[in-house]
This record gives sequence, structure tokens and C-alpha cells, in this order.
Amino acid sequence: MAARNLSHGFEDGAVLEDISLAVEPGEVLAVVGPSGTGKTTLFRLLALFEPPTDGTVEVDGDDVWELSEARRLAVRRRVGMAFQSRSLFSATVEANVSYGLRVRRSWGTRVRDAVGRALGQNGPSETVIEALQTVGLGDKIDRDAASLSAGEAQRVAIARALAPDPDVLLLDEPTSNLDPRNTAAIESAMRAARARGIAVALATHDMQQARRVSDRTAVLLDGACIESGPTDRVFDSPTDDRVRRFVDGKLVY
Ligand SMILES: Nc1ncnc2c1ncn2[C@@H]1O[C@H](COP(=O)(O)OP(=O)(O)OP(=O)(O)O)[C@@H](O)[C@H]1O
Repeated sequence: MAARNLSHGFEDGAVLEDISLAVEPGEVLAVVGPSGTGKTTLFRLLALFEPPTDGTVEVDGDDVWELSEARRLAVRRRVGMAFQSRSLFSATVEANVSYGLRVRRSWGTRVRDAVGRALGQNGPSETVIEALQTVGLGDKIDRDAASLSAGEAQRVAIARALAPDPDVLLLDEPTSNLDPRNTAAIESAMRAARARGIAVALATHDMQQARRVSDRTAVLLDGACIESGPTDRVFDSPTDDRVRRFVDGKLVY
């Protein structure tokens, strides 16, 4: 998935200016920058919530907003996402994680599953169990999602995004306000997704997190991409002076 010369604005002005970046299968791309710099706006565009004011979002070389609505919907189904807001519904963890699977099932499977459920024959699918294990919550499958801690809820949201085996996984500040244990579980899930060949894009204000988990880093400041490249290169020898000062801890946000 790629953004090319992407610009976006709202009534009160431009938020993103001429952003170009791509995330490839089997890699983690970190988009780092201070709060309010436009990361969420960028990720909403990558999630195809709305068309950009200017520029294109491309998947397999196609400009997604030039596709028919049916094809765009098919592309969107291959994108998994977990955004900042709490988004679980009040039901079991299992129901939450299998949600994306249910809406993607063929009609025949759906009918068979409904019959199986009526007869009390259906246990949780392997896919749901595996997705929960990936975020370290295999033991919470029967819990009511409303009873989870914020960190656990965020991990379930990521399991839900992973369950349909997406091509692209978009994570917007997945660990903000979480303790080290939940953070480590989520970072480990990102590595597992990468190992499965998923293209993972992570928005974070935490430069150290970008350094720990990403293969490539793009630094966003005031809606512009001021530096991008392999994470080691961006951190060890940044070309932009502001990035150097961020990395050295001389400029903080
Ligand atoms: N729907 C909207 N209408 C008007 N302005 C908006 C809208 N969405 C975002 N903005 C503005 O765009 C700018 C960037 O916001 P955005 O949420 O993308 O930043 P961010 O880098 O993700 O920050 P944070 O991590 O705090 O969410 C902000 O000034 C915000 O007020």
C-alpha cells in the first residue's frame, strides 16, 4: 500500500502536505511525530475512510479512489486496523475477534455456522484462538470485553484486526498510555504479523518504539514528511537537523 503526494485539509486549513510513503508485505513501517502532526489523519486516509484532498492512495498499483465501489470495498476488506478509540462491543472477547470473520464469510458457511450454533456444536474457531494467542490473550476468550483492562482491550482490538489475515495492518498509537507489559505484547504481535507477511504500518509518537519494532521510519512534522528511510539509517545518521535533535533528545515533544 502506498500514499503518493497525499495532501489533506479540513475547513480550517491543510493538515497533510505532499506525503509519499509505502509499506510492503512483511515489513513494519513506523510513522513517528508529535501529537497533532497529522498521523491519525494520514492513517484514516490509508484506511480508505475518505478520499484525500489531493494525491492518491494506491494498492497493487491501483489508485483506490478510481476503482468501482465494489472493488474498493474488496480492497478495504484486506486492510485490518486498530485505532485509538475503544472500539470493542459489549459481548465476549470471542465474538469481538470473530466479528471480521463473520462479515467476510460466504453465505453457505454462514448458514452452516448458524445451524451449528443452534445445535450448540460450534466452538471458537482456530483462527480466533490463534489471533488471541498472538496478542497473548488466549486465556481471555470467554471474557466479556467490557470487563477488560484498557491494555487488554487494545490487544483484543488488534487480534480482531489480525483474525481475517489482512494484507495490511494499520495501528494508530496502539500502545499510548499502556504499561510495559501490554506494550511488549503488542510489539510482539506486530513482529508476528510481519513474520506472516503482513504489511504493518504503525503511527506512534514514541521514537524508541519505532526504533524497536520498525524496518523503516517516516518522520512527520506539521503535516509534512521531513525524513524517511531504513530505521537504522534514520536514527543513526538523520539528514534533517530536527530529526537529529529529536534522536539526540535535544528537541522533545
Ligand atoms: N475532522 C477534522 N476536522 C478538522 N480538523 C481536524 C479533523 N481531524 C483532524 N483535524 C486536525 O488535524 C490536525 C492533525 O490531527 P491528527 O489527529 O491527524 O494528528 P495526530 O498526529 O494523529 O495526533 P494525535 O496523536 O494527538 O491524534 C489537528 O490539528 C487536528 O485538530
